[in-house]
Amino acid sequence: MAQLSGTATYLPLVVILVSGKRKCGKDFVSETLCANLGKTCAIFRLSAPLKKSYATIHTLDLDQLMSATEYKEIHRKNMIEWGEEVRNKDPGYFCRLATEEGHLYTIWIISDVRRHSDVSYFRQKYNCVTVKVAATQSVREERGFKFVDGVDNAQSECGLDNLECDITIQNDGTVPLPEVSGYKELVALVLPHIQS
Ligand SMILES: Nc1ncnc2c1ncn2[C@@H]1O[C@H](COP(=O)(O)OP(=O)(O)OP(=O)(O)O)[C@@H](O)[C@H]1O
Repeated sequence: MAQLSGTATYLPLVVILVSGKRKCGKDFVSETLCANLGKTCAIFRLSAPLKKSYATIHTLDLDQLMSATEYKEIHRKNMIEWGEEVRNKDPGYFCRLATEEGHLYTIWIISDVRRHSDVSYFRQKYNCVTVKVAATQSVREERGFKFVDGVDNAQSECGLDNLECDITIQNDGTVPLPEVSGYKELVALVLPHIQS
């Protein structure tokens, strides 16, 4: 049974770890899933504490850094390198910060998992379901993806290429997500955790 104390170790019923290439639709899938699960569910982004700390240190505009704008793209590469240094010293650093409010929710969706160390961190502590969101290159390009050397071929974008996930969602096109391949299977995998 999950404990609701902020001081004791809190156990959510399930943690859904979402990964995938840029503009495959990780946020879109996470938001739909969160809205449909019907329990206290929250989306946490590992990039949020990273961006917050990076913006503070470099006196940047956090709102713009959090949005899908050109501003974020300009700073992405340096921010990734800075995040690398922090993670190398403490692999769970951003995972812990991102889920600080986790005790308020029974289901966590981590919508931007990029590292094996992130997956290991959550798997060691919680019941996890891993989800890979995929889309063809042309669909991703229609959604604004442009290849950036040093970003799209870096560890931060390719680190989980070989991760065997429990479910793959093929998120091409604009059909409603409940009809997208893999989505119903994902919900079926999550439900036993949250109905117990
Ligand atoms: N199935 C879908 N139907 C309609 N629009 C979609 C679908 N999937 C994604 N999109 C749209 O494509 C764009 C990119 O999706 P999203 O932001 O979820 O990708 P992401 O993988 O989280 O991107 P990033 O890697 O940059 O964080 C958004 O505008 C989103 O609304």
